[in-house]
Amino acid sequence: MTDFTDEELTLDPDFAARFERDMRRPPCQLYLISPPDIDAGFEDALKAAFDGGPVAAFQLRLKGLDEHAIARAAEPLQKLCADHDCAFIINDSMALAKRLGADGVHLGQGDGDPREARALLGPAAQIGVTCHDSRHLAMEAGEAGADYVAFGAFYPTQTKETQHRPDPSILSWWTTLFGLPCVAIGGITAENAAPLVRAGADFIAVSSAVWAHGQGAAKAVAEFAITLSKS
Ligand SMILES: Cc1ncc(COP(=O)(O)OP(=O)(O)O)c(N)n1
Ligand SMILES: Cc1nc(C(=O)O)sc1CCOP(=O)(O)O
Ligand SMILES: [Mg+2]
Repeated sequence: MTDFTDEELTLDPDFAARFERDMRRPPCQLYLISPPDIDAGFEDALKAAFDGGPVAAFQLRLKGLDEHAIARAAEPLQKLCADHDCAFIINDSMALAKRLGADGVHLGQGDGDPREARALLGPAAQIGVTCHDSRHLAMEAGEAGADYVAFGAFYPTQTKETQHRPDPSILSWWTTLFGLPCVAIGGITAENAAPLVRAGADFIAVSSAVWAHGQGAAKAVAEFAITLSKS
């Protein structure tokens, strides 16, 4: 029988912690964010995205439109999401999420209190909160009853002006200590997502890498599916 040294028989503590965490958490999933403005063709792009592979959640994030216009745009997209077993999340407005019967709302730090959203939307609603690069904001969001916390922007992005650049280790810290899911966002592509998945992201939130992919949204989602399964 082979003799192993003590060193060879000792499990790398980082590996052990990661293994233990990964056994407790489902695999990382894809969370799509809409482009900031859309046209009539967007419904086909979303259909294509669903054809490409699994999409756990879709956030309607239309900036600069009033709530009536967003509600009109939402209707076919919400139905498409329901048909594909994909959570339909409204950005910014708990009132609009309520009006549409959305599956949830994403709140930035200036978009309202998660407790108020919970009271308005009920226990089944998915309430997400932007936490930038802040452990403190994430713990506050968890205490306020959020269903997920979002960290970002991990990479440079043209989609939104951002002031924060967390290190991926914030995802490992969070997932080691807390059961609440965490989302990684900001400039994520199928090529740069792996370190965030390995660090513990429960969801990768993506906009331009899918909608502006040169070969279309189906190909983009298929590439993410490969990255997520391999990381
Ligand atoms: C999943 C997810 N994470 C972060 C954000 C950003 O929210 P916020 O800081 O409120 O900025 P806007 O998106 O409203 O410009 C998000 N929308 N989704
Ligand atoms: C909506 C949003 N929020 C961010 C944050 O850091 O909170 S970054 C971002 C943009 C995400 O789009 P893309 O995948 O195109 O970079
Ligand atoms: Mg917001």
